[in-house]
Amino acid sequence: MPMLKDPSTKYKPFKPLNLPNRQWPNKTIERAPRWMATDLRDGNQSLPDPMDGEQKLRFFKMLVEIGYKEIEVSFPSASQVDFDFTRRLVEEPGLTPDDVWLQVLAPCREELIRRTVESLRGAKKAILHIYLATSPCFRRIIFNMNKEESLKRAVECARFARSITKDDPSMAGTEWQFEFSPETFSDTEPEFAVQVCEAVKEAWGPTVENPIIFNLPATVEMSTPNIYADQIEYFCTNMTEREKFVVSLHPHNDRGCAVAAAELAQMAGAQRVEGTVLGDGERTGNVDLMILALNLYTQGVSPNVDYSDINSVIKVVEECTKIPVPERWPYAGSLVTSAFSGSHQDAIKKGFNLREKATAAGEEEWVIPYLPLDPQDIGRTYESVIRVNSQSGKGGAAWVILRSLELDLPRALQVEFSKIVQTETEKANRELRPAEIVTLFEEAYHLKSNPRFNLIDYNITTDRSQSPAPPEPGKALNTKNLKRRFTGIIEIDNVQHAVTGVSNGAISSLAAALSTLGIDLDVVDYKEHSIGTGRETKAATYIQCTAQGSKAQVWGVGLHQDVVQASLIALLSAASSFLASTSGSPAPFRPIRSNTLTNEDLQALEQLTPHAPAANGGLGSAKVNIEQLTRQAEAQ
Ligand SMILES: CC(=O)SCCNC(=O)CCNC(=O)[C@H](O)C(C)(C)COP(=O)(O)OP(=O)(O)OC[C@H]1O[C@@H](n2cnc3c(N)ncnc32)[C@H](O)[C@@H]1OP(=O)(O)O
Ligand SMILES: CC(C)C(=O)C(=O)O
Repeated sequence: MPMLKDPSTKYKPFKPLNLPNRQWPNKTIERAPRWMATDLRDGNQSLPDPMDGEQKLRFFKMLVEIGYKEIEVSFPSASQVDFDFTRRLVEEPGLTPDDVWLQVLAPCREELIRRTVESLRGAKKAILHIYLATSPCFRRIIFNMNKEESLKRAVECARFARSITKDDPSMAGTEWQFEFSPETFSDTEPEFAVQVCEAVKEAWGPTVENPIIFNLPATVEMSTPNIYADQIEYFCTNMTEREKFVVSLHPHNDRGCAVAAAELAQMAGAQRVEGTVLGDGERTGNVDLMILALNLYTQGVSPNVDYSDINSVIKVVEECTKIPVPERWPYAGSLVTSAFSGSHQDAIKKGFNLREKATAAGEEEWVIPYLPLDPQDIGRTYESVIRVNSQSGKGGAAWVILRSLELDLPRALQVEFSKIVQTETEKANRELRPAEIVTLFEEAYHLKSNPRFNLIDYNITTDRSQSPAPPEPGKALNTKNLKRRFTGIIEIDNVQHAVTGVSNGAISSLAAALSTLGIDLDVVDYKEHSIGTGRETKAATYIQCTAQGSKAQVWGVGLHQDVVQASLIALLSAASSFLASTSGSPAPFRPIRSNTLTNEDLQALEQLTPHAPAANGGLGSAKVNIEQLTRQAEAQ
């Protein structure tokens, strides 16, 4: 049957409560509720393959480690596995910490309650939980009971439960709590829910010190969360002896609003929440306790449970339930702290940059666009915060390079590199992994392999012959105008050449030397920063050049312990990029001109550190060149 044009013939809207003086909308949640984890009962009963004893134990230990103090461990009358598991937790020393309450569930049937209580014999702290559906739909369809019969059954079971627990001297070694759930509470007439619970309260006889727990489930979520909150506020304000009962929530997620329902209902007066870690449970699941806890945490409220290692939690849950956690699941999903799109990445990257400064100034507040929670707080790293595909912008690839190589690329270089990455993501039609982006960067800027220009050795000296005349005696020396001479050996396409050049500084003197080879580069932008600290500090240099006679702009990157050498390497990297950017061969540089080396240059070259001969000739070829040049110079 297709969807109806007029669904109102088949589905009736939920009738809201008339609660004109509702107070909850003005309340806030300022502390964590009592949590009760029902993964091993409500979570387990909905699994295609329920957990065996070992899986239950593994899950139980995880819940204890996270910090849950009330754990519904089983439905002991359902199966031997559940009964035995409960006995194991009671009997095996050290399994159940002294401050953890073991909770078990039974329907309102005497023989089943008896067996359930037996499973707890000898426990230190026990919560007996019984349930009876009270809604008109369930009364009519399942039990064929009227209100009086329902109420009577609830009271009888509460009395019976009392007689075999807190009133039974043989059970005196156990500290008992009693929980009653008017199942389908959210679909029950509010006055009737109050009537049943008043009667159950009287039958159990709670005290202020040992209150009864009324668990008010949205067994099936049927309305907007504000209506559930109204129902809870109505219950809290219409029951007598408020101090003798704890109001507990048990929201299911049929409409996808269980978290909202649990939060609004806490504002309405509930003190306790039942749910499961990562939301396993009947149909669409129970409310997710992890989400509720981290929602509190990101409001600055301690949840009293610890999700510092979310990945281990996910592993245990997935392995025990055999249900994978969706990638987009709040907080826990593998994609929820990852941004792929350019503007998100840009915002996150800027956020982290500012945060670094703010942290250095002692500020701790977390304000990062698009990231409501610091991923590190739940054991995730920043590496995966930004991931790169064809939807990404310059910030994405720049982030990967920053995190992987500690290189803080200048904006214009980010733009240039992002084009390379974009081409690659479109070609691959998938996300690029950080290692692939790093390789692209290293290749594009010749950091590892095959630069056409390599700096083999060099010397930078002051060239007094081309500097302004020395000052007259008694006048201060103006060092600003001193010229620098670069003399060095540069390997070009595996052949070493001796070159020299004079200019105002180290980089420009190398540029001058390169121009003797026909590579005329003008430096238009230069940035540098250090990497690391102490003895391991390195300099990273970025140089943007234009080539004379060409509109092309190219970037070079240089890394070295020595800042000057880093700059020279960066310029040669730019020269390699320039040659790569000019289409076609042969290379556009002219052969070396013999008259570019003076006798001083040749002497300076002779003093350079000797090199081990390389496969392609090493310094040997440089020496050959020097000797050739010397002979040519003499011949001229
Ligand atoms: C919302 C919830 O999650 S409630 C918890 C649900 N969890 C489970 O059911 C898991 C464990 N359950 C079981 O193992 C079994 O259902 C048992 C052992 C409890 C009962 O088994 P059976 O006696 O075979 O009954 P069955 O499974 O068919 O359950 C239906 C019966 O329980 C009755 N029932 C349902 N809810 C309740 C209740 N809260 N109190 C008393 N009886 C109830 C039904 O009316 C029906 O009785 P009927 O056979 O007289 O018509
Ligand atoms: C037993 C009750 C609390 C229950 O699981 C539900 O109503 O969903």
